[in-house]
Amino acid sequence: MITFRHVTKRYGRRTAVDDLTVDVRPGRVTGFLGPNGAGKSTTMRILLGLDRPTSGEALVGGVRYAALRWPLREVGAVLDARSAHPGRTARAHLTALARSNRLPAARVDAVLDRVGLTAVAGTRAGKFSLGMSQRLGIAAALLGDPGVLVFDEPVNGLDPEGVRWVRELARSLAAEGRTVLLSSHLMSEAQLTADHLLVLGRGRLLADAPLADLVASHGSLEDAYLALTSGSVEYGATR
Ligand SMILES: Nc1ncnc2c1ncn2[C@@H]1O[C@H](COP(=O)(O)OP(=O)(O)OP(=O)(O)O)[C@@H](O)[C@H]1O
Repeated sequence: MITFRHVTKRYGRRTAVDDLTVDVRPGRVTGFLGPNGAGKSTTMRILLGLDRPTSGEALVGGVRYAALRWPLREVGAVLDARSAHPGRTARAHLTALARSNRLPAARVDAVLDRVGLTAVAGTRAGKFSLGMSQRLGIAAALLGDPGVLVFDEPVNGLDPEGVRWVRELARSLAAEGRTVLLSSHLMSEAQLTADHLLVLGRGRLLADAPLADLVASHGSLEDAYLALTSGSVEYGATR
C-alpha cells in the first residue's frame, strides 16, 4: 500500500504537486496518468525519497521511505531504464545491489530468470538494447521481493513484444498481491494494463477511479482522460 497525505511540492512559485491525498492499493495495477508537467514524476520521486515534499507525507506500507531499514525489500522502482553502470555486467550490477541490501545471492538468479536475462547475465549493461535495459531495471526493482513496485513510463520506446512483456509482468505482480503503480502517456496501453487509474492535472488529483468506471462513463479511457485533463494541459505558463 502506498499512501499520500496532503503532499504538496513547490519549486519556487511553481506548484508541482498540489495537496495530493490518495491511497494506492495492493492486488491491482494502478495507472498514473496526466499531461506533461502534471507532477507524476515528482510524486514518484517524493515517494522514493529522492525529493522532499514541501508539506505532507508519502508512505510505503505506512512508513516514510527514509525510515525504511531495507528499502529494496519494501519498494522496487524503475524511474530510468538505463540506470545500471554501462561497464558492469547484468549479474555484477544485481549482485552489488543484493550485497548492499543484504539480500541472498540466490535472488540475483531468481530475478534474472524472471525478466528473461539469464542468457545475457554476463553481458555489460552498456551493450544492452533499451528493452534489455528496461528488463535489467525491473530485475533490480524485484531483487528484494518488495510488496510495492513503481514504474515511471515503463514501456516508453519499447517494441511491441517488450510492451506486452511489461504489461503481463505488471499484471502478474499485481495478481501476486503487490501494489503496482505505473505512469504512462499511452491511453491504449493503460487501458490494457491498469485496473485502476489516478489522473493528475497541474499537480491535483482529477480522478481516482476503476478503469471500468472511466470507460463506462466516457466510452473509452482516452475520452475520459481528455475530458478530465482539458483544463490542465501545460503550455509553459507559470501557475
Ligand atoms: N527540479 C525541479 N525544479 C523546478 N521545477 C521542477 C523540477 N522538477 C519538476 N519541476 C516542475 O514541476 C512540474 C511537474 O513536473 P513533473 O516532471 O513531475 O511532471 P510529469 O507529470 O512527470 O511530466 P511528464 O509527463 O512530462 O514527465 C513541472 O512544471 C516541472 O517543470
